Amino acid sequence: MNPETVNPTDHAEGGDSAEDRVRIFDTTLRDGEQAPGFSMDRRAKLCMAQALETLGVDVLEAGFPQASPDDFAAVDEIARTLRNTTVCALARCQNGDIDTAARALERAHHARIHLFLSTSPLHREHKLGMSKSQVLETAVASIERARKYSADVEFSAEDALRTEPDFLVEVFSAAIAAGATTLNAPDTVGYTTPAEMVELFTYLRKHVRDAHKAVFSAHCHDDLGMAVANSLAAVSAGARQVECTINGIGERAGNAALEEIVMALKVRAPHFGLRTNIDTRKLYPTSRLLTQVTGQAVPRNKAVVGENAFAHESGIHQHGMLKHRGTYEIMRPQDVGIAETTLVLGKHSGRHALRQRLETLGHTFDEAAMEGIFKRFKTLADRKRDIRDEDLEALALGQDPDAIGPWRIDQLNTTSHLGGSASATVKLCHEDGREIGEAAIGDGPVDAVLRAIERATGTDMVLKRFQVRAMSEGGDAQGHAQLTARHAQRDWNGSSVSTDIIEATAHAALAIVNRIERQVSDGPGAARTAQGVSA
Ligand SMILES: CC(=O)SCCNC(=O)CCNC(=O)[C@H](O)C(C)(C)COP(=O)(O)OP(=O)(O)OC[C@H]1O[C@@H](n2cnc3c(N)ncnc32)[C@H](O)[C@@H]1OP(=O)(O)O
Ligand SMILES: CC(C)C(=O)C(=O)O
Ligand SMILES: [Mg+2]
Repeated sequence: MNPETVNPTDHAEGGDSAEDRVRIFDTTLRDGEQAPGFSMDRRAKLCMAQALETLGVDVLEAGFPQASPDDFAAVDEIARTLRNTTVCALARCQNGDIDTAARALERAHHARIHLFLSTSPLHREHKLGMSKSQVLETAVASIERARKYSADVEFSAEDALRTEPDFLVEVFSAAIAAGATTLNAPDTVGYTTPAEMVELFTYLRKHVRDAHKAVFSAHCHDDLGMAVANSLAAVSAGARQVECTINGIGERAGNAALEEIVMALKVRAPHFGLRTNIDTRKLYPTSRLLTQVTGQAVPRNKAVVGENAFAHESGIHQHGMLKHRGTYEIMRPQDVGIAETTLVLGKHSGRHALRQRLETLGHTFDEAAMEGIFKRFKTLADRKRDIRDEDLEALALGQDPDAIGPWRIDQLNTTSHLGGSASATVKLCHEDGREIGEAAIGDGPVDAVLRAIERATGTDMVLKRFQVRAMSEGGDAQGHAQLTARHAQRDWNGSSVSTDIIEATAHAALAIVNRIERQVSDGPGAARTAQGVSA
């Protein structure tokens, strides 16, 4: 670390005017990781840190080195690895914390020490047992100590939004005089409204002594669902750094979601007149990576990166989208790294989207035939949540998509050995009267069952995707098995539900075999029949 560097946060800024750029301070690996269920080990943190640097975050808060040896090692490793992003470590206003943070950042290319101390009456009295003057003195002494290690020091007045504004001005003025280069006013408990945010940041920028020497920052929590709105309000009142996390993870209800802030600034650029350094096409991949390393999925309806963010099921919207995508989308999926908009077929869909999908699958119908298919489609969609391409093909070919057979399972046994292979035996019955028993061994019981079914039915399948999801909690939870397998140069899907996940997997695999067999026996002829009614 170099304590002499001037304006270290802006090391990558070149000739840019700081005025129209909002710095993105990512705290996924500190505040995000702090929440129950989101702990990340060193490897996961390093992997995320590299993705965040590629995303283009300006500052990356890598951890709280005093918290644990692993957190220290993670900050150290990230600091050594990242080249362009400023790596930041959190520290209480205590000498031990500051020295530890500085040690963890020793090998950073660009380093920031982030100090925090509560300033609100509630925290002063009940948590810290400190008077106003003790808070002031402690903050100043700590900033001065941190400045000996780094020219880039951020000071956060914890619970700033519940602090007396004149005291906050006093603390921030003293913090600038002591050498702090970024001043953060966190809404630690997510209590504030956007209007209050504007009021406070305007007040601070007007009254803090030498305010121009520091960057003002917002750090908002989502307890009342206003973290993003509050961050944007702060920015509109002059904050030029926002602290946020991927997918909005963080303490309690989380922090402001990075992807939402960045896309709001981009999509509404004429309104805000501000920009960030983020490569927005990396937002979705980074969000996905986080869900993988933490095992915590985002809700389908999550803004920007949720599965439904660019998916449309309702007929009226699908019709609008087919005419002009601007009717129901305010940003392009590609701009956030999602391949394309999807028109999901379900019980809310209409004829336009159904016809379009069928045409993509190679089936063209005249109006009268389409009416019949549409009726059957609606009946099916009332029963089934996911309508897949195979279901549509079955409808197009005049088959019953829910038909079972020709194969069914009569017997199924599996055995597995700890650390060894597994074996499966199946007995399958065909509607033509055949009864076939087969056995196979595999890497695990699922693999063994799939091999046994392949042998018994004589159908080659290359497994491409296998997912088992619990549909409820507890020992008797239903498992939903979903398989995708490759056969004859196309993908086939099968799914099934059972309290026994091996059984669910076997039924899902057999559903694929049955679909393939039905398609082969009815396929070309039926396809011709279906095409035959087209205009
Ligand atoms: C708003 C935020 O997100 S703040 C960051 C919160 N993150 C974390 O707490 C995660 C990491 N924390 C930890 O691993 C542990 O809390 C540690 C290692 C830092 C400290 O552990 P312990 O020494 O056992 O203290 P403990 O956590 O029980 O209590 C906090 C202590 O820090 C003090 N403290 C709290 N904030 C500050 C601060 N900003 N500056 C100085 N002291 C502080 C408290 O008064 C209390 O002091 P005491 O031990 O003298 O009573
Ligand atoms: C450490 C500070 C910035 C914090 O996380 C908060 O106040 O929410
Ligand atoms: Mg926080």
